[in-house]
Formats: sequence, C-alpha cells, structure tokens
Amino acid sequence: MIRVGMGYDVHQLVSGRDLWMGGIKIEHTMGLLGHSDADVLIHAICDAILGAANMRDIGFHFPDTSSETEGMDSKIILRKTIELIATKGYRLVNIDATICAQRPKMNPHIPAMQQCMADVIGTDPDNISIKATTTERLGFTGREEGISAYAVALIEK
Ligand SMILES: Nc1ccn([C@@H]2O[C@H](COP(=O)(O)O)[C@@H](O)[C@H]2O)c(=O)n1
Ligand SMILES: C[C@@]1(CO)OP(=O)(O)OP(=O)(O)OC[C@H]1O
Repeated sequence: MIRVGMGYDVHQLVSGRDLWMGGIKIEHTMGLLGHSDADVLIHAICDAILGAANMRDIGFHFPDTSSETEGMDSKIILRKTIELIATKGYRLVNIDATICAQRPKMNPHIPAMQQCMADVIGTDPDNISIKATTTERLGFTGREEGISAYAVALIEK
C-alpha cells in the first residue's frame, strides 16, 4: 500500500539565531526563531510523513511546551518520525519539498541537505528532492520576515 501526505511550516527570521535548514547550518545574517532549532524544512517534511501515515503532526508528538524539545536538533525529530511510521509498518519512499526564502540562496546547500537527511532517514539522497524559490519580494517571505517550506511525502508498506 502507498500513501501520500503534505506538510507546511513557517518560522520567523530574527537576528541572533543560527539558520538551520534541512539539517545543516547555513551562514546568514539572521536565523529562524522557534522552540526547537526551527528547521522549517525538516518540520514540513515530518508533517508530510506523519500526514501520510495519518499520525497527527509534529506538534502532537513533540510539543512546543515541553522542556525536552527546547532547542532540539530537528534531525532527532526526523529520525523519531521515521520510527513512528515504522510502528505502523510504513517506510518512506520519497520526499519533494520547496523552501520559500528571499535569501539566502539555498541552491549551493541542497546536496548537503539531501545527504544529511538521507543519512538520518536511512535512504538514498535521490529520494529527497529539495527546491527553493523566492516569493519575488512579496509577502512575509519576500520581506524577509520569515521562511516557509512545503513538503510532500510518499510512504509504503
Ligand atoms: N532562497 C532561494 C530562492 C531561490 N533559489 C533558486 O533561484 C531560482 C530562481 O528563484 P525565483 O524565486 O526567481 O524562482 C530558483 O528556481 C532556485 O533555483 C535559491 O537557490 N534560493
Ligand atoms: C518542533 C516544535 C517542538 O520543539 O517546536 P518549534 O521549533 O517551535 O516548531 P513548530 O514547527 O512551530 O512546531 C512543532 C513544535 O512542537
């Protein structure tokens, strides 16, 4: 059986925080604000994977009110998400995701993100597609107030 899920997440850009994206730290003048490391791409991907398995969302499994998730590396959330769907007999087939960010350029970092998340998931980097777009200076992403990410995941058992 194959099932599909989608995920979406937004985090605010602020100064004084590191910018984590797809499991790697990217040099930038600002970073994303959140209870965890605020890796918006991993969060959207986890919601897509959980949605495909009909297993709620990351806020349900990893509450932002918990001291355990404070400052948490989102790669841990990704690994636990894969473990969660495995309890229902599912494994990831592939992911397709889009980051909406006016800056910085994501393209140079995409191979490293693919390799990093593939290592965490235990899959081939070819199963993890990541794309990026500006929003042509429009909206909150265009004004560099935040970064959003969309993801679609296919799972099978
Ligand atoms: N943060 C970003 C945004 C975009 N890219 C790459 O640039 C291309 C053109 O962006 P548009 O918003 O004008 O479509 C886009 O297709 C990406 O390849 C990027 O690397 N980082
Ligand atoms: C990841 C969690 C948990 O630390 O917190 P945030 O980093 O704030 O991220 P968000 O995408 O808002 O929601 C999920 C949260 O429960």
